[in-house]
Amino acid sequence: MIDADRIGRSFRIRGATVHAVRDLSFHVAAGEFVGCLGPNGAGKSTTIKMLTGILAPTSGRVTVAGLDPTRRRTAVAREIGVVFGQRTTLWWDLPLRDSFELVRLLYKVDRVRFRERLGELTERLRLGEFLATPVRQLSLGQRMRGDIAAALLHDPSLLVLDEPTIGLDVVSKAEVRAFLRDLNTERGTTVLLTTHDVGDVERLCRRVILIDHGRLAFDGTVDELRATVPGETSIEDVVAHLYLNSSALRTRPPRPGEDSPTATA
Ligand SMILES: Nc1ncnc2c1ncn2[C@@H]1O[C@H](COP(=O)(O)OP(=O)(O)OP(=O)(O)O)[C@@H](O)[C@H]1O
Repeated sequence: MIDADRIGRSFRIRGATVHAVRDLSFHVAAGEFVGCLGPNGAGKSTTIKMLTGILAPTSGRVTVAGLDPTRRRTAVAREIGVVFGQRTTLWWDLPLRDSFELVRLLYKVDRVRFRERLGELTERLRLGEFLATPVRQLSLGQRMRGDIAAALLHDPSLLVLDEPTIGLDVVSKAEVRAFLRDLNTERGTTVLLTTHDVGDVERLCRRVILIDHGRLAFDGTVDELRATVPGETSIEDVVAHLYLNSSALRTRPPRPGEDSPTATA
Protein backbone atom coordinates (compact mmCIF):
# COMPACT_ATOMS: atom_id res chain seq x y z
CA MET A 1 0.00 0.00 0.00
CA ILE A 2 2.83 2.41 0.92
CA ASP A 3 6.38 2.04 -0.36
CA ALA A 4 8.88 4.65 0.76
CA ASP A 5 12.31 4.07 -0.69
CA ARG A 6 15.05 6.26 0.80
CA ILE A 7 12.88 9.37 0.73
CA GLY A 8 14.27 12.68 1.87
CA ARG A 9 12.91 16.18 2.07
CA SER A 10 14.90 19.31 2.70
CA PHE A 11 13.84 22.95 2.87
CA ARG A 12 15.79 26.05 1.94
CA ILE A 13 15.41 28.73 4.58
CA ARG A 14 17.22 32.02 4.17
CA GLY A 15 19.89 30.40 2.03
CA ALA A 16 20.46 27.46 4.41
CA THR A 17 19.19 23.87 4.10
CA VAL A 18 17.07 22.08 6.74
CA HIS A 19 16.93 18.31 6.31
CA ALA A 20 13.47 17.40 7.66
CA VAL A 21 13.50 13.77 6.42
CA ARG A 22 16.56 11.79 5.35
CA ASP A 23 16.94 8.47 3.63
CA LEU A 24 13.71 7.05 5.07
CA SER A 25 12.54 3.63 3.86
CA PHE A 26 9.50 1.64 5.00
CA HIS A 27 6.72 -0.47 3.56
CA VAL A 28 3.12 -0.69 4.77
CA ALA A 29 1.05 -3.61 3.48
CA ALA A 30 -2.69 -3.42 2.81
CA GLY A 31 -4.70 -3.96 5.99
CA GLU A 32 -1.94 -2.95 8.43
CA PHE A 33 -2.43 -0.53 11.32
CA VAL A 34 0.82 1.36 11.82
CA GLY A 35 1.70 4.03 14.38
CA CYS A 36 4.37 6.61 13.72
CA LEU A 37 6.11 8.08 16.76
CA GLY A 38 8.88 10.64 17.04
CA PRO A 39 9.86 13.70 19.04
CA ASN A 40 8.74 17.20 18.00
CA GLY A 41 10.38 18.19 14.74
CA ALA A 42 11.39 14.58 13.93
CA GLY A 43 9.87 14.70 10.44
CA LYS A 44 6.56 12.86 10.91
CA SER A 45 4.29 15.50 9.34
CA THR A 46 6.73 16.05 6.50
CA THR A 47 6.65 12.30 5.82
CA ILE A 48 2.83 12.29 5.78
CA LYS A 49 2.83 15.27 3.44
CA MET A 50 5.07 13.34 1.03
CA LEU A 51 2.75 10.30 1.16
CA THR A 52 -0.28 12.42 0.39
CA GLY A 53 1.29 14.45 -2.41
CA ILE A 54 1.26 17.77 -0.52
CA LEU A 55 5.08 17.82 -0.66
CA ALA A 56 7.37 16.20 -3.21
CA PRO A 57 10.40 14.33 -1.86
CA THR A 58 13.72 15.99 -2.70
CA SER A 59 15.31 12.53 -2.88
CA GLY A 60 14.15 8.91 -3.08
CA ARG A 61 10.80 7.61 -4.25
CA VAL A 62 7.44 6.94 -2.67
CA THR A 63 4.39 5.17 -4.02
CA VAL A 64 0.92 4.81 -2.54
CA ALA A 65 -1.28 2.10 -4.01
CA GLY A 66 1.36 1.86 -6.75
CA LEU A 67 1.02 5.57 -7.65
CA ASP A 68 3.45 8.46 -7.30
CA PRO A 69 1.58 10.90 -5.00
CA THR A 70 3.04 14.09 -6.49
CA ARG A 71 2.56 13.11 -10.13
CA ARG A 72 -0.77 11.34 -9.70
CA ARG A 73 -2.24 13.48 -6.95
CA THR A 74 -5.87 13.16 -8.02
CA ALA A 75 -5.67 9.38 -8.44
CA VAL A 76 -3.89 9.04 -5.09
CA ALA A 77 -6.50 11.27 -3.40
CA ARG A 78 -9.15 8.66 -4.32
CA GLU A 79 -7.13 6.02 -2.44
CA ILE A 80 -6.35 8.10 0.65
CA GLY A 81 -8.31 9.83 3.37
CA VAL A 82 -6.28 12.34 5.38
CA VAL A 83 -6.96 13.85 8.79
CA PHE A 84 -4.79 16.59 10.27
CA GLY A 85 -5.67 16.75 13.96
CA GLN A 86 -4.37 20.29 14.31
CA ARG A 87 -6.11 21.69 11.24
CA THR A 88 -9.64 20.99 10.08
CA THR A 89 -10.39 20.27 6.45
CA LEU A 90 -14.03 21.21 7.01
CA TRP A 91 -15.57 24.54 5.98
CA TRP A 92 -15.57 26.67 9.12
CA ASP A 93 -18.80 28.63 8.57
CA LEU A 94 -20.86 25.90 6.93
CA PRO A 95 -23.03 23.32 8.67
CA LEU A 96 -21.27 19.97 8.90
CA ARG A 97 -23.75 18.49 6.40
CA ASP A 98 -22.78 21.09 3.76
CA SER A 99 -19.08 20.35 4.27
CA PHE A 100 -19.82 16.69 3.61
CA GLU A 101 -21.76 17.61 0.47
CA LEU A 102 -18.78 19.64 -0.78
CA VAL A 103 -16.53 16.64 -0.14
CA ARG A 104 -18.95 14.54 -2.19
CA LEU A 105 -18.71 16.98 -5.09
CA LEU A 106 -14.91 17.23 -4.86
CA TYR A 107 -14.46 13.45 -4.89
CA LYS A 108 -17.33 12.90 -7.35
CA VAL A 109 -18.93 10.32 -5.07
CA ASP A 110 -22.09 8.76 -6.46
CA ARG A 111 -25.17 10.13 -4.60
CA VAL A 112 -26.54 6.74 -3.57
CA ARG A 113 -23.17 5.50 -2.25
CA PHE A 114 -22.63 8.84 -0.52
CA ARG A 115 -25.98 8.62 1.31
CA GLU A 116 -25.23 5.08 2.45
CA ARG A 117 -21.73 5.92 3.64
CA LEU A 118 -22.84 9.16 5.32
CA GLY A 119 -25.56 7.21 7.14
CA GLU A 120 -23.03 4.65 8.42
CA LEU A 121 -20.49 7.27 9.45
CA THR A 122 -23.12 9.47 11.10
CA GLU A 123 -24.23 6.53 13.19
CA ARG A 124 -20.78 5.16 14.05
CA LEU A 125 -19.33 8.58 14.87
CA ARG A 126 -22.52 9.89 16.53
CA LEU A 127 -22.77 12.93 14.28
CA GLY A 128 -26.56 13.03 13.84
CA GLU A 129 -27.26 15.89 16.21
CA PHE A 130 -24.48 18.09 14.76
CA LEU A 131 -25.15 17.79 11.04
CA ALA A 132 -26.88 21.18 10.95
CA THR A 133 -24.29 22.89 13.20
CA PRO A 134 -21.66 25.21 11.67
CA VAL A 135 -18.22 23.66 12.07
CA ARG A 136 -16.96 26.64 14.09
CA GLN A 137 -19.54 25.85 16.79
CA LEU A 138 -18.44 22.23 17.24
CA SER A 139 -16.34 21.12 20.19
CA LEU A 140 -12.90 19.73 19.37
CA GLY A 141 -14.10 16.15 19.83
CA GLN A 142 -17.17 16.70 17.63
CA ARG A 143 -15.06 18.45 15.00
CA MET A 144 -12.50 15.63 14.99
CA ARG A 145 -15.26 13.07 14.42
CA GLY A 146 -16.55 15.28 11.59
CA ASP A 147 -13.06 15.44 10.06
CA ILE A 148 -12.69 11.67 10.24
CA ALA A 149 -16.08 11.20 8.56
CA ALA A 150 -15.15 13.70 5.81
CA ALA A 151 -11.91 11.76 5.14
CA LEU A 152 -13.84 8.52 4.71
CA LEU A 153 -16.85 9.59 2.62
CA HIS A 154 -15.13 8.52 -0.61
CA ASP A 155 -14.30 5.15 0.98
CA PRO A 156 -10.48 5.25 0.63
CA SER A 157 -8.38 2.11 1.11
CA LEU A 158 -5.82 4.03 3.21
CA LEU A 159 -6.50 6.44 6.06
CA VAL A 160 -3.60 8.65 7.18
CA LEU A 161 -4.04 10.63 10.39
CA ASP A 162 -1.66 13.23 11.83
CA GLU A 163 -2.28 13.39 15.60
CA PRO A 164 -6.00 12.49 15.53
CA THR A 165 -6.37 12.39 19.33
CA ILE A 166 -4.57 15.64 20.15
CA GLY A 167 -6.48 17.66 22.75
CA LEU A 168 -9.28 15.11 23.16
CA ASP A 169 -10.61 14.07 26.57
CA VAL A 170 -10.37 10.42 27.61
CA VAL A 171 -13.89 9.56 26.45
CA SER A 172 -13.50 11.22 23.04
CA LYS A 173 -10.12 9.52 22.61
CA ALA A 174 -11.64 6.14 23.42
CA GLU A 175 -14.43 6.76 20.87
CA VAL A 176 -12.01 7.75 18.11
CA ARG A 177 -9.76 4.78 18.88
CA ALA A 178 -12.68 2.32 18.87
CA PHE A 179 -13.87 3.70 15.56
CA LEU A 180 -10.41 3.42 13.95
CA ARG A 181 -9.94 -0.12 15.27
CA ASP A 182 -13.29 -1.21 13.80
CA LEU A 183 -12.53 0.53 10.50
CA ASN A 184 -9.32 -1.47 10.23
CA THR A 185 -10.67 -4.85 11.36
CA GLU A 186 -14.15 -4.76 9.82
CA ARG A 187 -13.54 -2.82 6.63
CA GLY A 188 -9.89 -3.73 6.10
CA THR A 189 -8.89 -0.07 5.71
CA THR A 190 -5.12 0.40 6.08
CA VAL A 191 -4.34 2.98 8.78
CA LEU A 192 -1.19 5.02 9.37
CA LEU A 193 -1.27 7.50 12.23
CA THR A 194 1.23 9.81 13.88
CA THR A 195 0.80 10.55 17.54
CA HIS A 196 2.47 11.77 20.70
CA ASP A 197 0.02 9.70 22.73
CA VAL A 198 1.55 6.30 23.37
CA GLY A 199 -1.92 5.15 24.45
CA ASP A 200 -2.93 5.33 20.77
CA VAL A 201 -0.04 3.05 19.91
CA GLU A 202 -0.57 0.59 22.75
CA ARG A 203 -4.29 0.28 22.11
CA LEU A 204 -4.34 0.32 18.32
CA CYS A 205 -1.12 -0.39 16.50
CA ARG A 206 0.30 -3.78 15.72
CA ARG A 207 3.38 -2.09 14.32
CA VAL A 208 5.30 1.05 15.26
CA ILE A 209 7.65 3.19 13.23
CA LEU A 210 9.84 5.64 15.13
CA ILE A 211 11.31 8.58 13.28
CA ASP A 212 14.06 10.64 14.85
CA HIS A 213 15.97 13.51 13.28
CA GLY A 214 14.28 12.62 10.00
CA ARG A 215 15.59 9.04 9.98
CA LEU A 216 13.98 5.69 10.73
CA ALA A 217 15.01 4.84 14.30
CA PHE A 218 12.77 1.78 14.87
CA ASP A 219 10.35 -0.41 12.92
CA GLY A 220 8.68 -3.34 14.67
CA THR A 221 5.88 -4.49 16.95
CA VAL A 222 4.91 -2.80 20.21
CA ASP A 223 6.45 -5.74 22.13
CA GLU A 224 9.69 -5.39 20.19
CA LEU A 225 9.68 -1.67 20.98
CA ARG A 226 9.23 -2.45 24.68
CA ALA A 227 12.12 -4.94 24.54
CA THR A 228 14.53 -2.26 23.28
CA VAL A 229 14.87 -1.05 26.88
CA PRO A 230 15.46 -4.14 29.07
CA GLY A 231 13.48 -4.16 32.31
CA GLU A 232 11.15 -1.38 31.20
CA THR A 233 7.50 -2.34 30.79
CA SER A 234 5.82 1.02 30.24
CA ILE A 235 5.79 2.00 26.58
CA GLU A 236 5.68 5.66 27.60
CA ASP A 237 8.93 5.24 29.55
CA VAL A 238 10.53 3.20 26.75
CA VAL A 239 9.72 5.93 24.24
CA ALA A 240 10.96 8.67 26.59
CA HIS A 241 14.19 6.68 27.08
CA LEU A 242 14.69 6.35 23.32
CA TYR A 243 14.02 10.06 22.72
CA LEU A 244 16.35 11.10 25.56
CA ASN A 245 19.13 8.80 24.42
CA SER A 246 18.93 10.04 20.90
CA SER A 247 18.92 13.68 21.97
CA ALA A 248 21.92 12.95 24.21
CA LEU A 249 23.87 12.63 20.99
CA ARG A 250 22.85 16.10 20.09
CA THR A 251 23.65 18.79 22.62
CA ARG A 252 21.96 21.54 20.64
CA PRO A 253 19.24 21.70 17.98
CA PRO A 254 20.42 21.12 14.40
CA ARG A 255 21.38 24.28 12.60
CA PRO A 256 20.12 24.90 9.09
CA GLY A 257 22.49 23.20 6.64
CA GLU A 258 23.95 20.89 9.29
CA ASP A 259 23.99 17.37 7.96
CA SER A 260 24.83 15.16 10.89
CA PRO A 261 24.10 15.28 14.61
CA THR A 262 26.61 17.15 16.74
CA ALA A 263 27.89 14.47 19.08
CA THR A 264 29.78 15.71 22.05
CA ALA A 265 29.09 12.90 24.48
N1 LIG B 1 7.60 24.12 5.15
C1 LIG B 1 8.70 24.06 5.90
N2 LIG B 1 9.71 24.93 5.74
C2 LIG B 1 10.81 24.85 6.47
N3 LIG B 1 11.05 23.92 7.42
C3 LIG B 1 10.08 23.03 7.64
C4 LIG B 1 8.87 23.04 6.90
N4 LIG B 1 8.09 22.01 7.33
C5 LIG B 1 8.80 21.39 8.29
N5 LIG B 1 9.99 21.99 8.48
C6 LIG B 1 11.04 21.59 9.43
O1 LIG B 1 11.26 20.20 9.24
C7 LIG B 1 11.47 19.55 10.50
C8 LIG B 1 10.46 18.43 10.67
O2 LIG B 1 9.17 19.02 10.84
P1 LIG B 1 7.85 18.12 10.96
O3 LIG B 1 6.70 19.06 11.08
O4 LIG B 1 7.83 17.12 9.88
O5 LIG B 1 8.08 17.39 12.36
P2 LIG B 1 7.07 16.53 13.23
O6 LIG B 1 7.77 15.26 13.57
O7 LIG B 1 5.76 16.40 12.56
O8 LIG B 1 6.95 17.45 14.53
P3 LIG B 1 5.76 17.64 15.60
O9 LIG B 1 5.67 16.36 16.37
O10 LIG B 1 6.27 18.76 16.45
O11 LIG B 1 4.51 17.99 14.84
C9 LIG B 1 11.40 20.64 11.56
O12 LIG B 1 12.72 21.07 11.84
C10 LIG B 1 10.61 21.74 10.88
O13 LIG B 1 10.94 23.02 11.38
